[in-house]
Amino acid sequence: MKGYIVLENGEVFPGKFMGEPPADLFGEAVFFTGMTGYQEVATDPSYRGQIVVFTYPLIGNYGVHPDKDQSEEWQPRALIMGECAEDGYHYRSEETLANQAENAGIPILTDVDTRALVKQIRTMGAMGAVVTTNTEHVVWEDYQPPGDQLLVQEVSTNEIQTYGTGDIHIVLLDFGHKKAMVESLCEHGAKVTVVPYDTDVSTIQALDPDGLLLSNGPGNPKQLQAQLPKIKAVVSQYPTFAICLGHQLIALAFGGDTVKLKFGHRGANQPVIDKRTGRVDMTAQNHSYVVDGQSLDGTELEVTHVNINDDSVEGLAHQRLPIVTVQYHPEANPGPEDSHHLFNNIFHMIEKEKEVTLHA
Ligand SMILES: NC(=O)CC[C@H](N)C(=O)O
Repeated sequence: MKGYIVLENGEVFPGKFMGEPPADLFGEAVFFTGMTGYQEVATDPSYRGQIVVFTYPLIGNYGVHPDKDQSEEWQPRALIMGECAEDGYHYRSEETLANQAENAGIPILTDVDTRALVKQIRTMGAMGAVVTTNTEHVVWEDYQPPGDQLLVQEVSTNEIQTYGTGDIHIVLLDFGHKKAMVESLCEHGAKVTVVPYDTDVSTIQALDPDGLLLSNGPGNPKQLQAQLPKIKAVVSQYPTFAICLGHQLIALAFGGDTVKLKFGHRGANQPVIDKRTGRVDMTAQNHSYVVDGQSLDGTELEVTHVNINDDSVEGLAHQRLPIVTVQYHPEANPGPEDSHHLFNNIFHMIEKEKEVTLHA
């Protein structure tokens, strides 16, 4: 059935719905530039509420893999692509991207001129959009900009969950984590306890963690203003590693600021330099907001990593406390695994802390 994606600025891009056409669906239109990784994108909670446009023209062609889902749900409002392979290569199941989308109730709009659409978003900036069968009757009042919604509530775990059996205990504050984060920690010999994003300090203390991980998550970090004092208090007590939304929250908690990028970074080839070593990693990214480097003047946070394309802040370290953060995704899934080594940081920090306590 014929369908459209209509941008907030009035631009209309026709396409075809796979399966049943949905009722009008609103979201922020963003684009993902990776050549692979559609399944991980579809299940990454950071994409909650967004309409994701794939720049790679053929999506779904290598099928879906049961182990690759990053959460239990499909997260974006809709997926927009040039061509969707209806019968992708089958791994261990008969599932394809198209029938998973149908089961999840998430529409796929295909046959779209994604190049023209992405050029529009790049030029005008990320903006509201609707997928619809009827361009005449769009009621824009139904669109709630992403900055107005507390999306983290929808994706954070409701109950405390434990994974792995390792000797080092990491508590993961769940703002909408990707499963690959838990898997990466467990591979490094951790036991991981995932807790709701608003868990209070005494509950975290009672779990007796060796270290903390603050996860990725959807939306504007400033929506979590109310959590900042608690975040500051708890990360000041344990070695902490923070990724993406977690990184932004650490910056806000310690007196820095965040700003919105024009169209964000979403893809698998963002080059990031570690200023201390000169090492460059190709990184997986998915974010709209960044830490404003200038806002860190006078704080105890130092910029450790920078994006080579646009000089934006990609990593921070606290000058006094064992806290390190990155804006990008060392857990990959999708994307390159160059920066997987960053997971070692948290274990090194924990070891160092233990030595200090032992010799105190
Ligand atoms: N992947 C993430 O954690 C994204 C962080 C935040 N929602 C942003 O868009 O900037």
